[in-house]
Parts: sequence; C-alpha cells; structure tokens
Amino acid sequence: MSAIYRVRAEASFAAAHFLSNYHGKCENLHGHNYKVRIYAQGDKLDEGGMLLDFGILKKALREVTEELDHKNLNDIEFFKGNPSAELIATYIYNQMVMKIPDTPIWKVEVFETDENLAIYLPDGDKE
Ligand SMILES: Nc1nc2c(c(=O)[nH]1)N=C([C@H](O)[C@H](O)COP(=O)(O)OP(=O)(O)OP(=O)(O)O)CN2
Ligand SMILES: [Zn+2]
Repeated sequence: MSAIYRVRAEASFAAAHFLSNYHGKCENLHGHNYKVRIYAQGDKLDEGGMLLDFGILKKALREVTEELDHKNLNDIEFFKGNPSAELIATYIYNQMVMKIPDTPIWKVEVFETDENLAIYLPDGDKE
C-alpha cells in the first residue's frame, strides 16, 4: 500500500438555524459557533515538499465560511429547512470543490459544539 499525505485547515463561523423536521428544542431558532475542519489528501508532494499549501486550503475554507457567518442557515435553499451539521458539512464540501476543484478533499468535520460534530466523507468510508 502506498503512503498518503493529508493536510487540514480549520475555520469557524457563527450562525442561526432551526430544524424543521425535529421535535424538541432545536425546532426553535437558535445559534451555534460552528467550527469546521477540512482535510485534503494525496500521495504526491510538489517540488517544495508539500501536498498543498495550507494557505490555499485555509483561504478557500474561509471564503466559504464567511458566506455563512452571521446568517440564518434556513435562508439557504440547499438545506431545505434542515441545516443539520451533516448537511452543513455536505454544503461546505460542495462549495470547496467549486473553489479548488483540483484538490481532493478527504473529509469535512462540522462541530456544532465541542462535543457534537458531524463528518462528511465524500469517498465513503475510506480512511
Ligand atoms: N445528528 C444531528 N443531531 C442533531 C443536530 C445535527 O445537526 N445533527 N443538531 C441539533 C441541534 O442543532 C441542537 O442545537 C444541538 O443539539 P443538542 O446537543 O441536543 O443541544 P445542546 O447543544 O443545547 O446540548 P445540551 O446537552 O442539551 O445542553 C440536534 N441534534
Ligand atoms: Zn442547533
């Protein structure tokens, strides 16, 4: 098996949401300070010994999270009324692919709190 490299960037944003198909307190409008971690992976390094400049990953992720910052996530059509951490991770993945299409994204983690996170693995469960 050949070796692979992974690099990670992190960003955060604050946003409001409610979950339409949820019966409990989360059906009411409330907010979170979300933290996002995104991982790129590959098996080849460039001539500078890098898989990918951290700065490229970080810049793209910040552009995506800035679009979400201080928004009501229920206003975003993609979520269809249910901006769960899982769908936020999916949305962020889709946006990142549009920004840096040549960068293979391995994993997106969205933390709603320090204890609660959802993970999106676009390529299935291949760790
Ligand atoms: N799989 C998921 N479950 C839940 C999500 C989600 O995105 N994916 N989201 C929520 C709500 O957003 C809720 O705000 C967070 O849930 P919960 O942990 O129940 O609430 P608190 O953070 O306030 O935790 P307490 O322990 O109750 O203080 C729900 N589930
Ligand atoms: Zn919530």
